[in-house]
Amino acid sequence: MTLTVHDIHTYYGRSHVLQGISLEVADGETVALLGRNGAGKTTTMRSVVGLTAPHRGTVELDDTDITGMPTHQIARRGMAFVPSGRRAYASLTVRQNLALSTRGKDSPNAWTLDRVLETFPKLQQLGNRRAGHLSGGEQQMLKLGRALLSAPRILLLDEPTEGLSPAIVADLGRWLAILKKERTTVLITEQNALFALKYADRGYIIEKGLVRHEASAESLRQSTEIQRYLGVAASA
Ligand SMILES: Nc1ncnc2c1ncn2[C@@H]1O[C@H](COP(=O)(O)OP(=O)(O)OP(=O)(O)O)[C@@H](O)[C@H]1O
Repeated sequence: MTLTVHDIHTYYGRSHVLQGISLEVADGETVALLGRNGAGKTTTMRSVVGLTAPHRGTVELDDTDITGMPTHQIARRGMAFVPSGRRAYASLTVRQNLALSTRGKDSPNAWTLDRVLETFPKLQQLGNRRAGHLSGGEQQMLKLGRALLSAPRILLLDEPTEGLSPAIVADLGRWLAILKKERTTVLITEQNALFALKYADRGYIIEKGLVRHEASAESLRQSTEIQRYLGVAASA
């Protein structure tokens, strides 16, 4: 599945936040969307999944124009969006949350419930705990587990490391490495640029609602100019 975003302009009220973002994620690629605080990363994700419809421009999945389609219809086409922050169904248990996302037996999916529990063993231990009582890291694992069980054709991860401890970030990294090896199609936004670039094939750097640079992850990782711009330490 290829995601093609062409020249989208998105507003919050009269504030012109995205001023013509274009990007592409090809089948099997992991692409990072990077930028400073307030650059428009989350708004780009929201525009793609229909939570904040762009005023202009197009979003296409393969050859279908999905611009401004309701989010549930976009989800049905195989796009799984994992927002940042605590968004699991708080009053349901971990097990119930996962059961809700499990597709029917007929749906071909590399991620079965057993495999999700093997990958995130913590979720197994926490099976009867209500999601609202989990730590930030545990909630992140639950959201990722749910997204995988929905058999996504493309996974959109919005700042997955935000607010997480270094140990959980390392777990996330191991999991991203698995996705990359299996050539799952992923678009990931991160403030922690060097983390995302470790797993990405390519990256876009956005500033004030526009793409400023596009390059291979390797060259972005090595560019001191980019690192200085993003305000990251070379050793991160
Ligand atoms: N609901 C909203 N209403 C009005 N302005 C908003 C809203 N959400 C975001 N903005 C503004 O839009 C701009 C882009 O925000 P966005 O959240 O997309 O940035 P970001 O790159 O994801 O940054 P962060 O890492 O801080 O989330 C910012 O100036 C922000 O203040």
